[in-house]
Amino acid sequence: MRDYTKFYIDGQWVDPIQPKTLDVINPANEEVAGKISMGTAADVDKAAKAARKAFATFSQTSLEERADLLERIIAEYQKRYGDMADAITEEMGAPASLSQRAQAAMGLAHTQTALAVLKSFKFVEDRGPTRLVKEPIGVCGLITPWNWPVNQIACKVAPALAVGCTMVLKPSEVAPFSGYIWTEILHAAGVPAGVFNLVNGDGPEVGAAISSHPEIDMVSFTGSTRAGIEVAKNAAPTVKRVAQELGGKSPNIILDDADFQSAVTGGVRSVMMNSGQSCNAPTRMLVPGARMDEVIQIAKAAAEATTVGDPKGNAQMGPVVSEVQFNKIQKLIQAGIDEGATLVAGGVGRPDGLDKGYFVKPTVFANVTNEMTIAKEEIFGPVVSILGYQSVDEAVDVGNDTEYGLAAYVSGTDTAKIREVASKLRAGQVSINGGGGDLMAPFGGYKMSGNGREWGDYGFHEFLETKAMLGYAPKAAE
Ligand SMILES: NC(=O)c1ccc[n+]([C@@H]2O[C@H](COP(=O)([O-])OP(=O)(O)OC[C@H]3O[C@@H](n4cnc5c(N)ncnc54)[C@H](O)[C@@H]3O)[C@@H](O)[C@H]2O)c1
Repeated sequence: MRDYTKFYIDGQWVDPIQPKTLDVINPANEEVAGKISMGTAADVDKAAKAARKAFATFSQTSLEERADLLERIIAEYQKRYGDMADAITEEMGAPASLSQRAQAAMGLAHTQTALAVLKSFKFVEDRGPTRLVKEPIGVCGLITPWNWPVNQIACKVAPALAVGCTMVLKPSEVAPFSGYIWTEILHAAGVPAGVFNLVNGDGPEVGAAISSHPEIDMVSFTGSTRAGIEVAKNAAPTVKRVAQELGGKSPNIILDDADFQSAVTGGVRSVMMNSGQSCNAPTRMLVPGARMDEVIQIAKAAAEATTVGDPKGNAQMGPVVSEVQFNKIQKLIQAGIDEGATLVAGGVGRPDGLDKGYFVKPTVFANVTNEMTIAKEEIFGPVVSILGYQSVDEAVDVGNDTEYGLAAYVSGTDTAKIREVASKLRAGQVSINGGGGDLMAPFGGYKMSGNGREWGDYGFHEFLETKAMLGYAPKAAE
C-alpha cells in the first residue's frame, strides 16, 4: 500500500491544508494499491506563490546551471527506473514489459532530449539593430492524464525547467504514483525550492484552480478535449497562454499497393498496445473496399493473437485503467454492434478466464462507416474500426472527416503517392510506413486535438515569451 498523501511545495513534503484522501485502484485486481491527498484551491495558491517567488532567481540561472540540473535529474531517474516502471504498471495496468521499455523509458528520454536541445537552443537572435530574446514565460501549471503518465509529465517539466520556468504539477488522480516518484527524483536531484511543486487532486477543484490562478502565467494541459475546453475557459479571464494536447481518432490509410499482412497486423497491434489508451492510436483503419475480406482475415488473426492478462506477467495487453473506462468501452462496443458494424474479433464482456480486473477483449469491427459512433468517438480502448474506401481521394476525405487531427498513418509502396496522401491529411503527425520514434519531432494536434506542440525544440517554445529589443545595436556613427 503506497501512502502518497503529501504534496511537494517550496522544496518540502507537506500535508494538504484540508485532509482528504482518495484510494488509488490497481486496475488488474480492483484492489486499493495506495492513497493520495486531494488538494484544494488553497494548496494550489500556496504552490503558485512558492513558484512565483522561485521564478525571480531560477529565471536568471545560466544555461549551464540548468543543464547541470537536468543531468542530475537524469542520474536520479536512472536509479529509480525500476520503481517508476513498477508504479506505472500498478497504477494504470500497462504490462511490465511495456512499462519498462516504453512508459518509463519515455520519461527518461524526454529529459535527455531537453538536455540535448538546451545545449544548442538559440535563446537570442539578432536581426539588424533588433535583438530578439526568448525568455521563460513564468510560472507554469501542468495538468496531465493517466495513459502515458510519466511521458506526459516529463515532456512538460523537462523543457519548462530547461528554459528557466517554475511550475505546479497536477498529475492524473487516477494514476498518481508515477508523478509522486517523479517528484522524489526531482527532490533527490536538488531542484531548488519552489521551482517544481506537486499538488494532487481532481480536475474540477485543483485543475480549475491551476487554470484560473492569477500567479500562473501559462497552462500546459494534456487530456480529453472536454477538460481542455474547461481549462481554456477558466484560463481566459487571466489571459494566460493555454497549450492543449487533446484527444484523437486517427486514420490509418492502407493503400492498395501496401504489404497488407504487415500493415494490417501492425495497425491492429498499435491499437492493442497500452490497451488502446494512446491519444494517437490508429483507430480508424481505411482499406480498399474490394479487399475488405482479406483485411478481415488478417485483422482477426492479429487481434486474436493478442494475449490479455496480468500486467505483471507476460501478457501483451493488461486491463484498461478503471471501471469508468471499462464501462465506457463496453457501451461503445455495444454501439458498434447495434449500429450494424461487422464484429470480427472480441466484443462485449471480459476475456475468458479473467473475472476480476478491467480487462477488455481485443476487438475489431469491419464494414464500419464514418457515421457510426465507433468511427466518430474516441473509444480509448482496444477497439479497431475498419472502413472501406473506393478511391484514394475518398480515403483522404474520410480520414479528414473527424473533429480530431492529432495523428494519421499511411502505408504503401509508391513513395510519391504516399507523400501526396500524407500532405493532404490534416493532422499534426503523419507516420509513413510505420515511421516513428522521433523525440525531436513536434507532437500535437490540429482541430479539436489541440493547439500546442510538445517534444524536442518545439516543446521549448511552449514555455517561452519573445522579447524584441529595438535599437539594441545602435548604428555605427557615420
Ligand atoms: N494529445 C495528446 O498529447 C494526448 C496524450 C495523452 C492523452 N490524451 C487524451 O487524454 C484523454 C485521456 O486522459 P484522461 O481521461 O486522464 O483525461 P481527462 O481530461 O479526464 O483528465 C486529464 C487531466 O485533466 C484533469 N482535469 C479533468 N477535468 C478538468 C478540469 N475541468 N479542469 C482542469 N483539469 C481537469 C484531470 O484531473 C487529469 O489530470 C484522452 O482523450 C486522450 O486522447 C491526449
